[in-house]
Amino acid sequence: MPSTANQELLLKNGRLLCPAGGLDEVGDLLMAGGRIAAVGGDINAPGARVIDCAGLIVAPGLIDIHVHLREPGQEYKEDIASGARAAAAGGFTAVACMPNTSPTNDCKAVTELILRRAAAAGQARVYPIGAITVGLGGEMLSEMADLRDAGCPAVSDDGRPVADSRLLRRAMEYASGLGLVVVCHSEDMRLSAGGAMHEGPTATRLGLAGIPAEAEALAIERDIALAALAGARVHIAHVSCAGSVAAVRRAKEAGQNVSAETCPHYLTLCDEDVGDYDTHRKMNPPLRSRDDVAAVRQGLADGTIDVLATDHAPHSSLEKLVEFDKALFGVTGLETALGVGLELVDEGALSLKRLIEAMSAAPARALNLPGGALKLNEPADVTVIDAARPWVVEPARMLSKSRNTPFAGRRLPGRAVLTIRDGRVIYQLEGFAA
Ligand SMILES: NC(=O)N[C@@H](CC(=O)O)C(=O)O
Ligand SMILES: [Zn+2]
Ligand SMILES: [Zn+2]
Repeated sequence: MPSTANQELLLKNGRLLCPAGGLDEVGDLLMAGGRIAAVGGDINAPGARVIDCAGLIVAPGLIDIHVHLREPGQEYKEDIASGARAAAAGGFTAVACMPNTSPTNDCKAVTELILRRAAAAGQARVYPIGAITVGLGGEMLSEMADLRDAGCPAVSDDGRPVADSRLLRRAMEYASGLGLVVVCHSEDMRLSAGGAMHEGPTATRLGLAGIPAEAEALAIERDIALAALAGARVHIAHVSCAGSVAAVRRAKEAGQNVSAETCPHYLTLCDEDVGDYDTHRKMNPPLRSRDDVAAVRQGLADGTIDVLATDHAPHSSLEKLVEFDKALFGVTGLETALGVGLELVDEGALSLKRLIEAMSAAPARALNLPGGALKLNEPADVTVIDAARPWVVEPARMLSKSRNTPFAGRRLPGRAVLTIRDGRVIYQLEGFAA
């Protein structure tokens, strides 16, 4: 039975897991009027729709602060509705989308269009990230005050760095004054130029030009130094290597207000997994060495890397089923991230609590977004997870318009079975009896 925001929803006997609120106990959760009406203990609510959550995890709605929804301009890869639906299927109740669309989200009109489409879709919430520079051109600053007023929580030129350090410093100063977080795609474009995968023995064997890890780590050092100079709050996108983890760690130890994210593929795949020129394993930054994977895992586990984000970057087969060095960079992630995270938990690389935190409270904190906790009277964004419901990733069955997942054929240990936004079910797994 489809539920409406008006109907009360009662989740019975789930494991209520809210790292932000220090909550981890078996009990009930009641949603009414789109808000969380009661948390914990044995709740009785006559007339409410009751869902048995025994054996399941009831977590704050997951938040993905790094996705590419491709609308406006590249709707053949993804659009806001399909992306927001794929997000809900992955357990996400909110996503933040990058501005590298066509036209770029560098002005109020585009931000408003995104918000309108997202509202019409009624799936996961969508927070548009505005551009730092006009058209991502790296030359002229966007109207950040307009972008903020229109609803952007952050700015980024993701897809490329702001190469001009003086301009980036100015951008950070403006953003800081406006309360906008600057999300850095940190890359030394001179050092990475021409590269198709991580620089190392595998690239040599495949005869592909390499991207050294230093192209990322050095750029992160610069971005962190500029943020200190500007007194700005920055978030480092897609950390993939040991040197980057070390740079973020040093900044945090020095007391700097910086956050960072990594993605499921950097935690579970390495450059060797490019195998025989598999373009579904081509993304920027690239899959790194085994040692880098270990360092990134450690960084996420100990909190140096705050957030697990997907960098969901859909591309069509036209752009992927081509020679490796001609293929576009990017892989999808919304529908597999939680499952891959649960795999890391099963392996002992991460606690379940830390995984949920890295996918809810931490991303909310990084971009100053609401949500991320099971809190009384707050909007009822909740994800119900079955950590022991194995499934095999089948690209053809995904809700995203694109099929470029690096995890095709992988058996994952669990998934979201129910995604609830504003007290309304936006996704229910087929076969999950509720
Ligand atoms: N990560 C990628 O490989 N690609 C992203 C751009 C980006 O995140 O830098 C894309 O927009 O396709
Ligand atoms: Zn990027
Ligand atoms: Zn990206």
